[in-house]
Amino acid sequence: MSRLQLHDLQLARGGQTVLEHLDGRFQDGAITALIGANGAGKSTLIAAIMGMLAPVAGSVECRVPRERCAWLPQQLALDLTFPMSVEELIMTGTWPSHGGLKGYCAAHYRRGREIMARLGISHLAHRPLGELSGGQRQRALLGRTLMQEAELLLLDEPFANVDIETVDVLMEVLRDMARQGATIIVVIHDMEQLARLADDVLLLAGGHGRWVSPDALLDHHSGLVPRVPRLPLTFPDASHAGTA
Ligand SMILES: Nc1ncnc2c1ncn2[C@@H]1O[C@H](COP(=O)(O)OP(=O)(O)OP(=O)(O)O)[C@@H](O)[C@H]1O
Repeated sequence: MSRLQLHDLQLARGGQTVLEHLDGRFQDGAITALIGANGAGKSTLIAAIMGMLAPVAGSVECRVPRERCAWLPQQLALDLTFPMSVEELIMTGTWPSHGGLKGYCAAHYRRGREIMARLGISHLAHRPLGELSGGQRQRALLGRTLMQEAELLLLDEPFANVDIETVDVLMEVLRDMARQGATIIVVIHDMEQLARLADDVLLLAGGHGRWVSPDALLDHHSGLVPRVPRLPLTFPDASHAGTA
């Protein structure tokens, strides 16, 4: 089953083709790692999937309703000087389906508290976002997507600049979301994290994409260098990588 498919997709930035002939389906209830070197087109593909970048050719077929699609950009891209507390941020997860002007009911607040407890941030409920550590901020942002009941979740390097304990919490929550049927796409650079999390891999290189099994990628990588934790990934050419 797949609610998200790419059909001969071609994407460009600034008039230059970034990706072409991109096909395939993201599995529902699975976590797909999106990998590639800097500039390979990961953010460009995410923008297209989120409907923020029109394809030059081909199409993105997304059967998840817009209000159930969530995107967590890279931390550096976020302006968190906006005066808002952790709880307020999490509650905004209701906006895509309920609107931002209606206020919240008791059930919303109860759910918000459950989510903060799940993410270990109950004690930060009233803390302004600008006063959070990277890991605390990432927990709060993931909490917002839980509140939204996201069925398609795209995360751009969610584990960058966060502590190990937070990585564990985020991974557990993502795994739970996938178990409940969500389609999850994660931009990842770390080999160990990929091995722990990914059910499937889409490798972008040289303007093309290739679907690779995590095992094939890890075998390829372990042939290049010994397996040690927290190793940055090296990227085989997309046209020769592993098996589809
Ligand atoms: N707004 C833009 N205008 C022109 N070119 C752009 C724009 N955004 C990205 N590009 C170019 O498009 C290509 C793909 O960029 P993209 O940000 O998608 O790569 P990425 O794989 O996400 O990289 P990174 O790992 O560094 O985040 C790069 O060559 C980049 O320079």
